[in-house]
Amino acid sequence: MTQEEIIDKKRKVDDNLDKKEKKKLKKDKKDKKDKKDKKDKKDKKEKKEKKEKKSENEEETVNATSNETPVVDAGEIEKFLKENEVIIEGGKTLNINPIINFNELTKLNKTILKELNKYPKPTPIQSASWPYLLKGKDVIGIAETGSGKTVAFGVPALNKLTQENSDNKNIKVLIISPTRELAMQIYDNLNTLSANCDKINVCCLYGGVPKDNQRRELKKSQIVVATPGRLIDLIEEGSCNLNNVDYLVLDEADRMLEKGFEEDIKKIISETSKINRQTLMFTATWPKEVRDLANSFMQKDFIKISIGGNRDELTANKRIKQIVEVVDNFKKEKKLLDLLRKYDNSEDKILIFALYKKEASRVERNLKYSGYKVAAIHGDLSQQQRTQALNEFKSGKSNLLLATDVAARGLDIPNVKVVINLTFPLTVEDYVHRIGRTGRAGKTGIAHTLFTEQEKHLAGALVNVLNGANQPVPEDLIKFGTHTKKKEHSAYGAFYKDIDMNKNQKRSLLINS
Ligand SMILES: Nc1ncnc2c1ncn2[C@@H]1O[C@H](COP(=O)(O)OP(=O)(O)OP(=O)(O)O)[C@@H](O)[C@H]1O
Repeated sequence: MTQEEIIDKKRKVDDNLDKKEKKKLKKDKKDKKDKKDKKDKKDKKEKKEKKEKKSENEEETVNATSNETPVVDAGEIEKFLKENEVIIEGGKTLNINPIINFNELTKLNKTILKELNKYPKPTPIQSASWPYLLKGKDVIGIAETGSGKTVAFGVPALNKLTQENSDNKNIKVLIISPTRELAMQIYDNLNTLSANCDKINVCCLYGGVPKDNQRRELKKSQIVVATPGRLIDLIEEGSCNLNNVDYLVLDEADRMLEKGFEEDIKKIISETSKINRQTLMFTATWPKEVRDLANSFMQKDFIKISIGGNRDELTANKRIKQIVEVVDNFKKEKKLLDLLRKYDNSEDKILIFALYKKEASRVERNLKYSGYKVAAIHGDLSQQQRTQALNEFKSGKSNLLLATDVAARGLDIPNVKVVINLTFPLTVEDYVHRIGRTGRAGKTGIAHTLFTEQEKHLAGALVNVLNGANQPVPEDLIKFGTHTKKKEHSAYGAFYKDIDMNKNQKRSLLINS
């Protein structure tokens, strides 16, 4: 064999060896892949089984929280859902029953339950939202004015704190309100509900009063009820830390998400816990302009609960008799005196709404001049004057209250029999909230509205609200046309109206809150 032949043979042997090696390597690789696929498949299966088991457990937890003893039968639940036109959307909504009677709340803290028992039974929004809230779900709750939404979001918050059972002095629960007076009212409600719960402290932060006391209260409170302006002030100076807040409520949520508040709310929410935060939004009106922004703050599987049918449509409380009169603008104040002669019997309370604070001051003066004992609440008054006016109206010391839209939302004043809209608000949502100061907690009431040509762009939306509540629609109103002008997502509503046009808007928002 020549040298060349030897080299050639060696190369062939090497090539063969290479091929074998490659083949072996290929086989090894394939085996490895098969093994990995098999393992992945097994892991996936186990994960799936685990997940299914977890969700089964979760369902059990819900039932344990809400209906450990199933005292309500399926027929009664069906009847409840139908009668109250309950719509539940989103998330895993199956197998969760509403809590129709308080005695189904077997796991609820006993002292809170005792407080609740002063009511005959939960209101529909309480019945429908509690099972989800007690389970830690994010909820958007939309129900008519005066239907007990404060207790709906308040009870699960308090219960959560009693379960945590710690001496924790961190702020865990934050409730944001658009007005000072509403913040104070929510604070009072939570204090009543938690009166006998040891170690739960609530504090209320709002503008127009000194900060010292609020700073002190903050140090020992787990629950904070606040208006945005003062809250941001206290955060920025380092007196308020929201990092541990894992239960966040926007009351009057659509108002809080409007342009005037949007940036403040984004800032406040960014300060709260990012892990496992439960976010709640409650209101009586849910315009589509705020829905995307609202959704961006919620967990993916949040639940939306509407009571009284589809509340994406603007809906007024049907127990309120709505009377709308189309009048000449310059005749309104004389007409108001006629209405007071008609409705004022010195027993029932009457709430009169003006649009601008200057208008409110003027009308207040004129009414006093005409001999009426009237209290007034608007943004030109000091906080002390506002609080005093509201207290006088609540106690019955004065049975007339003249207000701008600072009093339009949330205020729960007993026995307001009549709401008079001297000047129509800037939005029909505000109209629904204003008239909702009467007819609360199952009662009836009257809303008498003076409508002028200046508001004709809102005629269509108002006609829809009247029709939706089976109320008479005056011919004069239809004459303005039923075209509804699209509402813009911009600065409007209570605060906008109440501002001094000489100041910039942001500053005015802070002053008012
Ligand atoms: N289960 C209940 N049964 C009867 N009354 C209740 C019940 N829960 C709360 N209330 C009462 O209903 C009234 C209205 O409650 P609340 O102010 O919370 O209404 P709301 O739905 O928040 O109204 P708004 O939309 O105007 O803010 C209050 O006086 C409250 O004490």
